[in-house]
Amino acid sequence: MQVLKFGGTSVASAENIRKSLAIVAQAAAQGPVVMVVSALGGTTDALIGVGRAAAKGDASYRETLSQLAERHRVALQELEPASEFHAEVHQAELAMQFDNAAALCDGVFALRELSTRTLDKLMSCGELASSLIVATVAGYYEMEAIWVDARKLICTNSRFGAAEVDIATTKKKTTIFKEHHPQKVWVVPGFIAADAHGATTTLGRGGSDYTAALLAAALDAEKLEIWTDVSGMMTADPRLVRSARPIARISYQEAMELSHFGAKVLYPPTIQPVMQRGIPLWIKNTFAPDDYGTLVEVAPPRAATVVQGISSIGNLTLLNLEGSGMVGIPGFSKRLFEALARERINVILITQSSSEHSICVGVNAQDAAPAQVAVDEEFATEIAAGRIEPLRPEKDLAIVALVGENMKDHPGISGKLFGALGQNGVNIRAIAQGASEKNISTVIRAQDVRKAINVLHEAFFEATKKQVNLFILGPGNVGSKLLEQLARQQPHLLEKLGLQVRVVAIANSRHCLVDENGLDLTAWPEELAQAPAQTLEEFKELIISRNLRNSIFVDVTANPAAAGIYADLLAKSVAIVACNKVAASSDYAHYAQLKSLSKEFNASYLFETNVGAALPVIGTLNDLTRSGDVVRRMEAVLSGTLNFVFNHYDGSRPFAEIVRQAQAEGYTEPDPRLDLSGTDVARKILILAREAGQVMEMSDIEIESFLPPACLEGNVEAFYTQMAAHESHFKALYEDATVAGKRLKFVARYAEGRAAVGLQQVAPGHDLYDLRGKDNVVLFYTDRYVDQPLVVKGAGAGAEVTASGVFADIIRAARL
Ligand SMILES: NC(=O)C1=CN([C@@H]2O[C@H](COP(=O)(O)OP(=O)(O)OC[C@H]3O[C@@H](n4cnc5c(N)ncnc54)[C@H](O)[C@@H]3O)[C@@H](O)[C@H]2O)C=CC1
Ligand SMILES: N[C@@H](CC=O)C(=O)O
Repeated sequence: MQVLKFGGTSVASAENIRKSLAIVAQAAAQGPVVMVVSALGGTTDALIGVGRAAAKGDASYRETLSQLAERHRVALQELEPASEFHAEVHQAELAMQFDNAAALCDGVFALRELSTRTLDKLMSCGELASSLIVATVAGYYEMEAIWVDARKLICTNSRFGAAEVDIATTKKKTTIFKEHHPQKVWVVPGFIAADAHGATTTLGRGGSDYTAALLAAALDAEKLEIWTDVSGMMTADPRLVRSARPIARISYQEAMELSHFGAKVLYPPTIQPVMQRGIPLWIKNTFAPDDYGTLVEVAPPRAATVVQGISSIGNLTLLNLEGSGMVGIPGFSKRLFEALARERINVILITQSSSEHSICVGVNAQDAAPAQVAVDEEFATEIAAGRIEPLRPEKDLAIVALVGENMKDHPGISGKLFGALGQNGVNIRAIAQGASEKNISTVIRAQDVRKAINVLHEAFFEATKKQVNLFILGPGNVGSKLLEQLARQQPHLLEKLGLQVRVVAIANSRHCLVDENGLDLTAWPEELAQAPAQTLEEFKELIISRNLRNSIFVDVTANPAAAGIYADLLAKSVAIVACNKVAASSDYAHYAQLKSLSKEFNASYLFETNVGAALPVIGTLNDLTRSGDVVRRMEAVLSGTLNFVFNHYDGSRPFAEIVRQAQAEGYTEPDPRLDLSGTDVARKILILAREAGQVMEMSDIEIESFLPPACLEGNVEAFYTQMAAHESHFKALYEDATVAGKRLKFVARYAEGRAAVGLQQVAPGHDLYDLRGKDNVVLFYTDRYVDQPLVVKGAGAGAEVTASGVFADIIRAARL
């Protein structure tokens, strides 16, 4: 005997019923089949709605019922044309189900009362109608089929709404029925049963799976197949995790854990009856019958992954019973659970700290209010005496659980779980793990569920892939190059580093372009110009509210306001990658706050390009200090612009023209006065000194400007005009140096807590003398590099190299 159950979607339309019957016909060729069917998709909800409307005195139930009747009539007519011999009789039998439902609802309408008993009877109409259609049509598939009323086989108590099954009587009735009904195919309505008095009961929502499992157990079936609209039990809810995949083989216990925690393909009580008898349970897809599906069995082969699946259950409230009066006194938990049990409140999760100071239980949100009343009443005396606190409910929570038998005795699973969630700013409110180690449950905020499940799915199932979500602000010179590089490198990043880097948003000071699935990086300039307007504050809110895993804010502006949003983002575990130097050179307190937020919330704050563009200057300095070295002195040329200008200026072309060239080639700051005034170099040496461990402010850096003061009065155009007017000043600087056989370099120096920047004549043979083009150089003198400095040298400015430095920081942040 084989038992095949078809869910609501598998029988939702005439076409789907045909597909289901084709599957049954194939199975029937192998041996007898019990075909259990759910109601046509959506019918049960509609019937509940109808009953409730009638109870409220809303006469619209009549119209809804006649629409339901019509939907069923049309389905039967499509499957069995009116010209067929018994078609009229079959349609009349079907119509009778809805006439009965209408009569029931009329009664409910008159009395304005809908009892659970009446509702069970009303809901049964859905499965009765669907099974009648299927049984009628089965004959056309050359199957010897009969319709079997489940109420004659499955016996329950009289707890209407969710009756408990009398397994022994069910087995007896089913066995006897089988002796008298040798037909090859039984078509049985799922979900419904009857009590000892013959009154219709139901087995709980999703109960058709349970009907099938009960019959499989009663008939000692060789297998149970649950036919649904997905190809098996998945590693995670596919609506939340795109890369979720079916689990090929799984144990009964694992399937039970997963189904309890939201894997909706299986109604949790289904597993018990088949597990007891070791009957293999398949979950298969009616719409892709050749897919393997999931086989639930006693001893599946050891899975390749330690975790079999990740599940979640929403709508959770935590109830925290807390107080010093509980410590060491037996009986508190007993009283707590008894108080909840009296109200028939199901406890989903329990945790107790070893200090015995608090017990925390998770319940369905709708049970929270009655639970609070019941528990506060139970402990009224202790609460009045101040020995325990009144019950504290915490709402809007969810459970996310890892499930897998291989987790047992496998160290590091919880560590990985906590690490992955922590890195993404998902706070864990409570944890539960039984000694069986098959399930590790975490309670988190409901709004973090999607992110949490995706993060965990990546951590446990996609060792080869990690999704990274970028929010890019300020696609100017550097930003546009960065986007070009990202577009080019995306396939390489996925293949070589397992990083799926997606640009989710690009914003400039006017518009913001967003696509949560990743923007098309070839069309962004045109699309951004058309995109809606957005403020910086809104951009920050967008990043926070999207709550995507591995989010990185990339600041490629020079804007102080942009630097002002880092702290809020870090506090939400959003990593920051910035070539904008404003934050790292702002007040020391702000710089230190960002560093500490980065540590506290496990989110990178990286700004390697702040000094020397893509040169590994900050990284080298960090390596030195982290390994215990002490930086005593630094000497450096840190301005690509000034090095370019003094390397090219020989009096043959005006000084201002060469500065313009440096700007055109993308070496200067958006405001070139920052470079020429020495301010940009001062920011850089300040950042290096801070990274070396010094507490310094910008005002501590001595800036010796070589510009005539008039050049810094007015706007950028006035700056160029004034430089042209002071050409003789620049020429004199050049000639003085040349006469002395030296070169002009704008040098930054740091020693023993003091720093200064200024123009110097550098003699041949000096480490700073031979510095070409827009190059930078940094000499580190440390306790380990005493006489010969550690030297970092190379191109120190330019959009392309800076973008590649930002890119490298993104990869660093992503791989953390
Ligand atoms: N060019 C270089 O060699 C290097 C540059 N950097 C830094 O890179 C940053 C960017 O430089 P560039 O790309 O040359 O400048 P840019 O002026 O070409 O680009 C900056 C972009 O930011 C946008 N922006 C400004 N304020 C904004 C706001 N509030 N919201 C959104 N967008 C805003 C601007 O519209 C512009 O598109 C600067 O902070 C600079 O210090 C760092 C190292 C080297
Ligand atoms: N304007 C800067 C570029 C990067 O910081 C420079 O010229 O060095």
